[in-house]
Amino acid sequence: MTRPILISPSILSADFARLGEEVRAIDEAGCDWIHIDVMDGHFVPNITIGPAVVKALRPHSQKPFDVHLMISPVDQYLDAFAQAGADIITVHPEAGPHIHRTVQHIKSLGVKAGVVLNPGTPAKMLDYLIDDVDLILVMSVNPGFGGQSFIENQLRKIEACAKMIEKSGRDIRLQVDGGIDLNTAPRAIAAGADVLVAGTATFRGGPSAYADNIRQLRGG
Ligand SMILES: O=C(CO)[C@@H](O)[C@H](O)COP(=O)(O)O
Ligand SMILES: [Co+2]
Repeated sequence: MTRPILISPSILSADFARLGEEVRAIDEAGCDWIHIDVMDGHFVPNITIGPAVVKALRPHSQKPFDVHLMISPVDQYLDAFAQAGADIITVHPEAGPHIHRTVQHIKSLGVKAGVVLNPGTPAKMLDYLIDDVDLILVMSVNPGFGGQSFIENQLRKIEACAKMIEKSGRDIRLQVDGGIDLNTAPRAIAAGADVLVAGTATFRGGPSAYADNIRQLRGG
């Protein structure tokens, strides 16, 4: 199935002192979703933002908030992020004891559920989750920081996930996150990704460059 390529800029690379304005700027520049990286200094070695900030950003855009949770334990925070305005909540299997239950919990909140595969986590992890997820996220860097280099062998995992999605016959988005730029984006798309997360490559050059950056990442 050929789908339009969606761009989900990671606001981790935005100017945190002007986060509302930055969200409005990428919205006006033509992004599709807004990727919000939530880090706790425990599951990953960095601390970013919580539900209060997601809630404060919500009035700045009507585009889907794609909330990538890198926190452990994760289950106790799902309701707060849904109430704050998340449209998609994506979780790491390593962030809680029962990933299947976590996915069901997210869906019960009326939010789309995503599962993230770290670079060392095999696609096979999805075998018994694929019937329930709305999104699969392949991490092409180890989670925790923006500006890292794309890990090449994750292209093979994107291909494997694309095959699993096709076989499932379900409407599942395949997202890639980490080191996406004008060199890696077309290769991730060729491997089967249809949602590109891009922090550094969206925000470089400041607000006047966002529209061009997004258009080029999309391949046009
Ligand atoms: O989840 C993460 C990092 O953990 C990402 O969303 C990064 O924020 C992407 O940044 P770039 O690699 O595009 O700079
Ligand atoms: Co992310």
